[in-house]
Amino acid sequence: MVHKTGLSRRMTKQGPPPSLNEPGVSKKRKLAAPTKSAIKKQKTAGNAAPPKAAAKGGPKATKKSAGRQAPMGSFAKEQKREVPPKQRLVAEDENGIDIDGISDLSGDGIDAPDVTEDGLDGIEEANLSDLDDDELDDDVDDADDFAMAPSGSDDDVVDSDQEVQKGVWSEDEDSGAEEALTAANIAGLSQRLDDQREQEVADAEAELQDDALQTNIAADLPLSDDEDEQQKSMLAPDLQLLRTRITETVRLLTSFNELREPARSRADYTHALLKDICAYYGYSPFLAEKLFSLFPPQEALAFFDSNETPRPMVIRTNTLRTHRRDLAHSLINRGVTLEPVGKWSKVGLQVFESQVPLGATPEYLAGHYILQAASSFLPVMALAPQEHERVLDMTAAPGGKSTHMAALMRNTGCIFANDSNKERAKGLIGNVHRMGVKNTIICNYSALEFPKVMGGFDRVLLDAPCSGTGVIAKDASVKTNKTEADFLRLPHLQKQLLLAAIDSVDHASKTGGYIVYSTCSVTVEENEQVVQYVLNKRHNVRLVPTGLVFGKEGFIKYESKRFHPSVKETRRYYPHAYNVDGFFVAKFKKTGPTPANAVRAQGSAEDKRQAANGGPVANGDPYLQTAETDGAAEDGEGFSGFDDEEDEAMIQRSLKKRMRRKGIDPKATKSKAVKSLSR
Ligand SMILES: C[S@@+](CC[C@H](N)C(=O)[O-])C[C@H]1O[C@@H](n2cnc3c(N)ncnc32)[C@H](O)[C@@H]1O
Repeated sequence: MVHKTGLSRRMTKQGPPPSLNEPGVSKKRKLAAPTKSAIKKQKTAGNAAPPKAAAKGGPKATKKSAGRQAPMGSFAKEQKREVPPKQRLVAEDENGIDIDGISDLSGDGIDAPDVTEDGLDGIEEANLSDLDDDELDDDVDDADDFAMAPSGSDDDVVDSDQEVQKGVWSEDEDSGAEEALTAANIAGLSQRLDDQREQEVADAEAELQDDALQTNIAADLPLSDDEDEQQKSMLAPDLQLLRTRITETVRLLTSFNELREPARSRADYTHALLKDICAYYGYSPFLAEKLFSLFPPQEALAFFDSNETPRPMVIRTNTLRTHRRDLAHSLINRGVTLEPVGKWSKVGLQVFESQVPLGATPEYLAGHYILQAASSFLPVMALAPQEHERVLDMTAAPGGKSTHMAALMRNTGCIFANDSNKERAKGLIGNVHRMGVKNTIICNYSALEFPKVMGGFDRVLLDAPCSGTGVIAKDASVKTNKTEADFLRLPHLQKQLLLAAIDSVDHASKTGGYIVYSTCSVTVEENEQVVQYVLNKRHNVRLVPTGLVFGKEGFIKYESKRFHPSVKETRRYYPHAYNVDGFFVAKFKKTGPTPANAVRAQGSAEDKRQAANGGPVANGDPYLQTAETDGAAEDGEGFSGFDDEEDEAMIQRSLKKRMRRKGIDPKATKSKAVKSLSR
């Protein structure tokens, strides 16, 4: 069985995925071999024609390629690079097969030339399933024997047809009639063979043209440019060709000066490369460009590749209920293969293989662990909540991080686990109960309402809603469903939430005064730009080291944007660098009180309306800016600080407006009402 030795990365770490109809495939291979017309057609089509199943997206082709086994040994790794991602997704849709399983076999998505649709023509699947491998071996052997037998050696090969003929055409019969009939037979047979040959030639020609079209290789077709473009865009691309071209272009961009064609600029090559990346991996042009721009070309390719394979499965030990070693023993006894996730965590276990569903073991039901991606440990580790503290988890559902905090705090102090989504909050309640968490109050506010709901926390975690560009391996829909509007709406919400988080912390906390901001996205808009925004808006916070032992430094420079040098203290996590979900973690220390009017601006009705609409942003409000304004602040020459004077003037103007609306004379500054408003 090929897949035992052809281990992909996931297979190596997590055990092999379920076999995908392997017997069926091996049967097809064996039957396909002696089908000479298939081989002939392959030869006729030559090298230019891609393997049909790879080129065609149809269900038949997909099914076959999904079932084909991984290449052997170290070659498997090479082949894994040749993964045609789109095909895998199709396989998942059409066969209802888990993408994890598919992707492990994806190295085989590119067809071996000996198994094509042609090779299987006329072979009924139903018949195949009636046979086992041995029977098929026999069939093939027989067929080979027959083909190899010297003509006329009837002594060795006797078949029922010959016996019948002997009976009908005995030597005693009229030899004239026999000759006539034989001649007629020969003529008929010869005609049939001619027809067959003609048909084969015509088929081969048609196939050649068809394949040339599907590979986007120019074929002599009388199509206008428009028709040609239209037709090409409707056809599945040749993934192997694309992959080769992508690799070549990346190599060229890496040694641009030596390898470039003089007439082509870097932008030309990058443009062509992005087109190929979209076709190969299935990203929208918008997102492909956004993600590509985060890395040097070679690393971008590694990032895109890593999004095609799932991350290892990880569980977090609930130390409120058990110890990691005890949990490991219990699970090993149930047939789970696992090991500690790495030196950086004392509670994580990486699962390689399991005989039992990990979401339904007695240990799971007893709350001894939670299934949690490794990178989700990081924000809580950075927050480092202490026993007896008062902590807020602003966006807590389904509770992976809240329950982790409770464990670190040994069920002491108090956690407010908040989520604005009622349905998701139910999952949070479930996890809190299952895991024996007793120090947590669950609430259901928009986090924008903090600190009005409650303030003065020792620490606040904001694990913000985000675009999910760090978890594309889990949710491939992100590749196409994120638009420019999302990258305005989400950062806007994230900025407002982070201001609310900062304002909810007690800067004078004896043990804390910290805020952690995290996202499972890798875009700069949702990370460094959000951080820079709040640094501009709140002078009473500064970035501090996260305390995490691995991770890449946050950007202080990205395209034309420049961020404060302390943004280096933030940490970025990438799937291709650490085999964890893409993540971002920033830790702030609050050093002084937030101005009272700033808090008011945060929780205003207008603020909430804006956030609910996802739109940008109230004019005239000193704490809300359009994305363009943010950009302007950050785009300038270097870090542009907080303009106190300008803000003060705006604050005063908006205060006066509010007073007038309430029927108060703004000049009567001593009145009680005025004081209460400006507080
Ligand atoms: C990334 S998830 C949080 C995951 C959670 N921290 C965990 O570890 O299990 C983001 C959460 O933010 C919630 N959310 C979105 N907008 C919110 C808002 N304005 N206020 C509070 N929660 C919000 C969503 O319902 C979602 O559950």
